[in-house]
Amino acid sequence: MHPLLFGIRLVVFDLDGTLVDSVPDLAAAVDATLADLGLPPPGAARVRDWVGNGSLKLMERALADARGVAPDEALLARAHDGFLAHYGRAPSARTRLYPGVREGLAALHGRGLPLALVTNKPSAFIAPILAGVGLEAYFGLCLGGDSLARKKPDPAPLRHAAAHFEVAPAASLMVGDSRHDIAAGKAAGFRTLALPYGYNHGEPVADSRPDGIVESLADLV
Ligand SMILES: O=C(O)COP(=O)(O)O
Ligand SMILES: [Mg+2]
Repeated sequence: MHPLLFGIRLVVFDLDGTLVDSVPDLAAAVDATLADLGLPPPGAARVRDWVGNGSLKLMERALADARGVAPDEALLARAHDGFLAHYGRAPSARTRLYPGVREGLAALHGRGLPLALVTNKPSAFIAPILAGVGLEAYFGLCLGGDSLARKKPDPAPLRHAAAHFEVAPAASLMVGDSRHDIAAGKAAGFRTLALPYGYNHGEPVADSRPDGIVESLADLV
């Protein structure tokens, strides 16, 4: 067992970039939305660096990049609606688990540890994606970016998860791929663990100084 797990009674996971590589489907929806608006599609390599602060921020970044200026509210709302419609049609068609995820989750779950999911993506997409990759059995609580008034890097969703399971923050671990996960974890008083393979705006997640880094969730157990 990884030393960071000693004394831990709740593990909270990020979704995009941590459990699943969702960029192929996110990028397809962003590209289709921009094409609808007569704008050039950015493609997966660019979209990858814009993921992490939820779907509205994703579309704001995509529009600003395509047009060279920040979008006004009406255009952003239109683009966001378009993205939600495109993404909702096939949220997990090309989304894949990272290596070691199933083994890691199954081992933690098998030990009776409560597991939660806290993502910044809209909550409506969580269940279809978990079902699409066969992870629907593991999480006792799932929160999306629109589940509470605040999202990561705010500690609110992590505090909510700890309270839900009646576990002290100091006995809880946040596992994620981005600076928003590590910042939320630290602010909530959780221990923090980072995966280096996900999306972090093109920067190493080690810069956020998590308590630990593992190459794969299989290394946790
Ligand atoms: O939708 C996003 O921006 C990222 O979601 P995540 O919090 O699961 O990484
Ligand atoms: Mg993430």
